[in-house]
Amino acid sequence: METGVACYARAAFLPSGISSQHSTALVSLHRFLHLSAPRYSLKSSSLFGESLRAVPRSSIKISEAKNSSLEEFLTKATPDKGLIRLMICMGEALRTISFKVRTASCGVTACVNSFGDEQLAVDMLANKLLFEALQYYHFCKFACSEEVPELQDMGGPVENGFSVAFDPLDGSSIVDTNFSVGTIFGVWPGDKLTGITGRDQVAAAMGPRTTYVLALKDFPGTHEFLLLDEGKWQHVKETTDIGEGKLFSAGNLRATFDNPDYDKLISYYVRENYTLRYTGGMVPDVNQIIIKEKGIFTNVTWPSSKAKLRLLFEVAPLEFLIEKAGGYISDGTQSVLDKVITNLDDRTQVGYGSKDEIIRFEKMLYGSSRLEAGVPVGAAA
Ligand SMILES: O=C(COP(=O)(O)O)[C@@H](O)[C@H](O)[C@H](O)[C@H](O)COP(=O)(O)O
Repeated sequence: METGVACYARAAFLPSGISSQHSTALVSLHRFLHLSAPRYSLKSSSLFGESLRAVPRSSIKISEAKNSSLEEFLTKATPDKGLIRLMICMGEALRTISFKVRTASCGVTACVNSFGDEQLAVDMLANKLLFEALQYYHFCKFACSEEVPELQDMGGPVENGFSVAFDPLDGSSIVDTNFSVGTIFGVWPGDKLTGITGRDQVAAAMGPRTTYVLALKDFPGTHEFLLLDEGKWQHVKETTDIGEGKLFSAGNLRATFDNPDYDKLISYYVRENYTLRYTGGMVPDVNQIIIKEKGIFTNVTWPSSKAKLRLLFEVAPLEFLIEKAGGYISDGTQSVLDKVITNLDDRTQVGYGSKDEIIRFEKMLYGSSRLEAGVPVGAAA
């Protein structure tokens, strides 16, 4: 009888009709995941206040990453075998979710795909696949999902293990319109998903449709992997700097009705001829900042239009990716990475973008910016 990934792949990952190359790739993955016992040691010490734009501590130069496979990249980027296994395992789940999203049929109330004997809405299917992947992985202590915001014991160890928070399919309400959607996840060492900050993450990623965008604490840059036809993830881009450019993506615009400062900020973008690029899905809207290497995403709140974005499941992993890409994040007064996540369901307002854009965001909303270096702030065309 098949066990482990090979079995999981055939039972859950591989839809009928998918090529045997996928199957072969998964068998290789099975071998890879069982190469050697983990020899890693992670302390869950807080990195409060330190920048995530870390100096490389690995053997790979950033320029060597291009065109490498996910496995090659991770093996060179970190000595942490447990983390490598986790990122590969999640990559497998993302690949399956990508397929399920592409083949979902959308009715009036939900986008549905078949899974075994069940018919599941595609966001619940993604949720199930991710929990199964983490259970299979064996080194996940707790997992928690935006869909079911309660800690689930995955059976892994506390010492040398990880805990993972994820939004299985951010933007599930725009699947039917064929906009880009994607999984978001953050990885913390040990067994805590509260009493921690975004800065304590050891890795984070998002998976918009056909790409897997990830960053590791001890390796510079945010890295984009493309899903090839044969089912492999191939490195295609690294981002280490987010520069200035007139591109904005404005969420929760309804708050401009009674938040005059947010209204002024949006008017500034319009008056200054910024290009609006907004889908209403935070994954593509933040991903474009990493890929275009410029711009700003805002989701500002007000008592009458309260915070919707969840710190643990979506904001913290995306801010990790943005800071590793050379960008900045703010809740208006501080880096959201420094906010202690007290409850699984904590929510926040947020701005992600280049340094000058975040200075402007903070100044226009609260009158001053902690990042200001005393020079005029102006976005280049
Ligand atoms: O939470 C999100 C999507 O939720 P769901 O569609 O239920 O999976 C985020 O992607 C945000 O909804 C989105 O980025 C945006 O900030 C929401 O603002 P708005 O467009 O003003 O509703």
